[in-house]
Amino acid sequence: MVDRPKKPSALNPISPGLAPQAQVNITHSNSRVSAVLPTGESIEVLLYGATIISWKDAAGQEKLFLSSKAQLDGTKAVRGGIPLVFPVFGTAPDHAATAALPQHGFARISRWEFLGRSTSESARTTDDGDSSVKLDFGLSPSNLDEESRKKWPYAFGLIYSVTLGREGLTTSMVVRNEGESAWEFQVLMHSYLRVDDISQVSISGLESSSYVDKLTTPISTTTSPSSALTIGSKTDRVYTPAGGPSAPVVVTEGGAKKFSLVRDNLNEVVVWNPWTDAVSMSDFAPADGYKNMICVEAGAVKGWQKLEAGETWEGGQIISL
Ligand SMILES: O=P(O)(O)OC[C@H]1O[C@H](O)[C@H](O)[C@@H](O)[C@@H]1O
Repeated sequence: MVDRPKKPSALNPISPGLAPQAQVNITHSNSRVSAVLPTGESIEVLLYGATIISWKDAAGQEKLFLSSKAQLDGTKAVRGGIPLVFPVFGTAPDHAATAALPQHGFARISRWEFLGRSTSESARTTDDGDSSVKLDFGLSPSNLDEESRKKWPYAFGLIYSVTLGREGLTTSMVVRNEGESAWEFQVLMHSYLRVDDISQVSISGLESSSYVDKLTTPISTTTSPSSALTIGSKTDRVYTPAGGPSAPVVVTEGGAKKFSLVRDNLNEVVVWNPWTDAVSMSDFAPADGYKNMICVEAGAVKGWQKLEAGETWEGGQIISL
């Protein structure tokens, strides 16, 4: 069990006479947690991977892309939503401690614990009730299968917090070294943002920035132009935005702002779209679904974050609408 700083309140505390509260429900035989604000915004989180599989605005419009062939039964990492990458981004054959782990590590393929909701940080209004709700999830070695524990035998505790607000979604991770010696990790929030038409999308905030292009042979590092990024073919890049984490990365569609992403302690932004290669992915559907998504992934994936015994690291992102 992961230690947590703030104890959760009951799922749906009854407070007669108060403004309406966010509703939190555990469904699908205790395998999913959903939350709805009184104003209608909602999220759904699979305990498998603590993967956010749906995020809707007050009008019920879905903000995340989820493949219609995504496996939601805990047999495979989810293709869509926001899977979590930890403790390795991709694979790292040259990094002995993580070399044996599967692509993107074990966080997205392990079942997390739901630690509860907390309302302490919810801003409230007197008229239409809770304006946010925070759900906490925990992962520690006791939640891993034996194979993952063997491959990465370190004492760790993760607390992943998902805060649904009226204007956006905040996801943050606390990583703690619970052991006696140092270890290293990478972490990333692999957001599949839903768009209507990728040909109308441009991404700003990545201009004049160093990026690693994972599609060149060998992989190359270069500097992006001073114009916004558009996507017209398969793309897989790891940017270190020149403006730093607090400068927003903005996804615009047809000239209108769709998403604005700011980061805390996550220095890199991965931009990924498989384009027509999506047809060769068994869990990607529809085949032209790549036109309706762009992965903009906030992470700490260049080099390694080192945690000494007892140390804690924290990072996160805010995706605003
Ligand atoms: O297919 P997955 O293991 O889910 O990975 C999907 C993608 O994740 C990231 O965006 C990486 O940069 C890509 O190289 C990878 O293809």
